[in-house]
Amino acid sequence: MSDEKVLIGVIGGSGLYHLDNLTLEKYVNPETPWGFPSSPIAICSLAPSPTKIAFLARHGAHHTHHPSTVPSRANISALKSLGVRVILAFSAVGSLREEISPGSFVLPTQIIDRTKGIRPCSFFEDTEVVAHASFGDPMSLGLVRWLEGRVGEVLEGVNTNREKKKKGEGGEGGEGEVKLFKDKCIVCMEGPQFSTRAESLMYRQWGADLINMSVLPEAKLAREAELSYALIATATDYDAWRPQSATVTAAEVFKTLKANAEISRKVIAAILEDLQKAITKKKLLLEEVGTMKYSIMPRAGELRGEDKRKLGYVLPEYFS
Ligand SMILES: CSC[C@H]1O[C@H](OP(=O)(O)O)[C@H](O)[C@@H]1O
Ligand SMILES: Nc1ncnc2[nH]cnc12
Repeated sequence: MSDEKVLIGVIGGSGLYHLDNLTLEKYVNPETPWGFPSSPIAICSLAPSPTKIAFLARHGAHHTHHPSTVPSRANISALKSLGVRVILAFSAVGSLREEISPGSFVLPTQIIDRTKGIRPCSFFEDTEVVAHASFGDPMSLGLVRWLEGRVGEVLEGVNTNREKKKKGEGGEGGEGEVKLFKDKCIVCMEGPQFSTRAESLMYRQWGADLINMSVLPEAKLAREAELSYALIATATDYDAWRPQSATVTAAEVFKTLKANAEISRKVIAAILEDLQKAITKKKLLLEEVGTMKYSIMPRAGELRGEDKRKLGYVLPEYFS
């Protein structure tokens, strides 16, 4: 356990590999029972405020981790070992709906799992402790509701600036309105190849609105670790469902990544202080704390030393 207590963790997805709008205090790289995280974790602040956040790049600082082999257990447990209680996870996603145009921000509340069982998805795997976490609401809804207002305000500011620029009144970069969508459903697919047209159409029929390759098992592991977790999705493409359009390519995704990452950095900087206050003062966002108590199956007999060591790292509340 590090003695550095940082309450807010940010996971950057494709295109978001650093937060250079914040002040870098130091890097830490904790070794967990599940290995090292995807990247060293940057402890950053918005000087002169003392509030710190822990940032890690999901695919590594140089995008070297495939979506199917991201070390999510190391990532989530390493963040928790630093004191993190709330995770904001950013992700580049495909849009399955016409109105969610590339460049839009989305706060999904539901997930459909289309991963193929090849990703370790529980801290309890390979132990003799059995647990069944509740996952009906896979995002932390209190956190999502809190974010809706705050992210909306930041996007309004971005849009005002874009309007000004358009009218030649100063302002800054980017084109078009950045929209915010709420209460959407995201499919998490295996990859690394993108979906076929048939799959993309099927997901729409299932009621899904977005697609990525990363929200699982990350969100499941955050739940097991009793951390509040919300995905801030940024749309980059229309996947493969539009009959008259070419299907998504990585090159198309890259086109919007840079602009999306810029706005994501603005969002983080703008909400940091209020989020810290909400966590410390109102405890509003710590809805997951205590939930594993009723998820771990009662057991008789001694806990194996290795299980105690592993589970004690991520859930010291129950296994120390
Ligand atoms: C670069 S396109 C596919 C890739 O992008 C997304 O990554 P992330 O969620 O980390 O932003 C998607 O999930 C895939 O891993
Ligand atoms: N169309 C898509 N499918 C899966 N993951 C994505 N990430 C960004 N666009 C995507």
